[in-house]
This record gives sequence, structure tokens and C-alpha cells, in this order.
Amino acid sequence: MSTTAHIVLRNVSVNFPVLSFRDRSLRSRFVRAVTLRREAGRPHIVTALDGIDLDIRAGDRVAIVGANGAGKTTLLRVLAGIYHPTAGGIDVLGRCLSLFDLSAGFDEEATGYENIMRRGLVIGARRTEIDARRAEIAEFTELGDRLDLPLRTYSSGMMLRLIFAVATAVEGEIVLLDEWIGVGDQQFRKKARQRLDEIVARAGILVLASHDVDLIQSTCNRAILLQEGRITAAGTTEEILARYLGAAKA
Ligand SMILES: Nc1ncnc2c1ncn2[C@@H]1O[C@H](COP(=O)(O)OP(=O)(O)OP(=O)(O)O)[C@@H](O)[C@H]1O
Repeated sequence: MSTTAHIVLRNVSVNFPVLSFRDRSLRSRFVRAVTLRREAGRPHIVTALDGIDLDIRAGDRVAIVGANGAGKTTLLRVLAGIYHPTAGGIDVLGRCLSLFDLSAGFDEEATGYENIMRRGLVIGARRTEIDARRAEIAEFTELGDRLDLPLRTYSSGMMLRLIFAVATAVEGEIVLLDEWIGVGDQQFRKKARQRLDEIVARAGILVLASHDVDLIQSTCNRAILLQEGRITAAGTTEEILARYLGAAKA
């Protein structure tokens, strides 16, 4: 296990300025030009994260829990460097392996082989690394010659095999995950689960954003509760799950 990885967030906020549907139409652009001064006073800003302070050290397996829209995925994306904080500071030491946003990077018209490269780059691998592991990734998919065909010809199970094979061929000191990727048929699922377990065991840090209580209990030793973009509680998995489940029942 990597012992040097760490993550520090100080007062991190993420805001999204949102254009409403009305604002995007041609007519409304014209109207907007006329009414710009009036609208300028009330921009649509969604605050997805608000003043997040977090210290995660090697050995931590951190669950992020919270209701829909609480900010879990946004936090994962900030940790992965996909989103930059609107305010605050972030320091991540160690390479992140991003095993969420499963469809990111794929091109329906490109072949399986081409998509291995595309997806690998998206999840944080280097080009040389993917080239070096191309044969191994292809073998793990068990898709054979079908890897020469465009992705649009794949079944959903085949697509998942490809996603999984790429994801788990790359090492990361920090593993960012939303759900355990449940992949394909029974035989492949067993092999996939084993591979994922190994990756998580080797990682210095795991951050898991999930609603799956059993998965969190069996995997994590710390948890934080997000509510409307803020951390409202942090502690052991048991403490935080009790609080989260209690709030959900209330
Ligand atoms: N690109 C975006 N533009 C505008 N608002 C966004 C964007 N991404 C997220 N949000 C908003 O930020 C908030 C947090 O969203 P996020 O996806 O992080 O929640 P979540 O906790 O992962 O939710 P879920 O459990 O439903 O997946 C929500 O209010 C969401 O509507």
C-alpha cells in the first residue's frame, strides 16, 4: 500500500453559473440583450460545494454519504482535478485513478482498441502506459476480434467489460469510486470483483461516494456526511451512517 498519498482541501467551494433554457434560445438572447441590466442583478448560481475542509491520509478509506444533489460527485470530480474549485485550495499528493463517470471519454464510432486509449487518458493514465498494457487490457475484456469494431456495435455488457478492463489496468495511489462496478455475466463478475479488490487494497487512499450502506460498511473506515454542499458531520463509518440513516428516516 502507498504510504505517502494525501489529500488536503481548505475551504473549497464550487459554484456553477447556470443559463436557463429560456436564456439559450435566439429570441431570449435578443430579449436578454434588452433586459441585460435587469438580469445582471440576479445571476443563476448553483452552489455544489460550500467551504469544504478535508484531510485524508494514507490508509483512509473514506465514504462520502448524503442525499441526492448533496455534492458527492462534485467532490469526487474536484479530487480528480476535473473541476477546479471556485474558491479555496486543494493539494493532492499521489496519482488518482478515477473509477466514476463511467461513460466519459468514449466515442461510439471509434473501435474498442481506440476507446481503450481514449478512456485510459480520461481516467488518468499516460499514453505510454496504456500502449504498454494494451494487450493485457484486451485480454482481460475477452472481447477478441470485436475490439476492432466500433463501440456502437457493443452490447451494454461488452461495453462494461471494456470500461472495467481499462480502469483496472492502471495503478492509482488514490482510488476514486462511486459504486462498485458490477460487471457483466457471472464469470466475468467474479474476475472483475477480484481485480477491483486488489486495486483498492493496494491504494493508499480510497474515496467512495455511495448510497450503498453494505458496501460502505465493508469497505470504509471513515465517513463524511454532505448536506447541500457542506460537510455537516465527519467520523467513523458507524457514526456517520447512523446519522445519515437517521436523517433519511426522519
Ligand atoms: N454541471 C452542473 N451545472 C449546474 N449544477 C450542477 C452541475 N453539476 C452538479 N450541479 C448541482 O450541484 C449539486 C450537487 O450535485 P452532485 O452531482 O455533486 O450531487 P450528488 O450528491 O452526487 O447527487 P446524487 O446522489 O444524486 O448523484 C446539485 O444541486 C446539482 O444540481
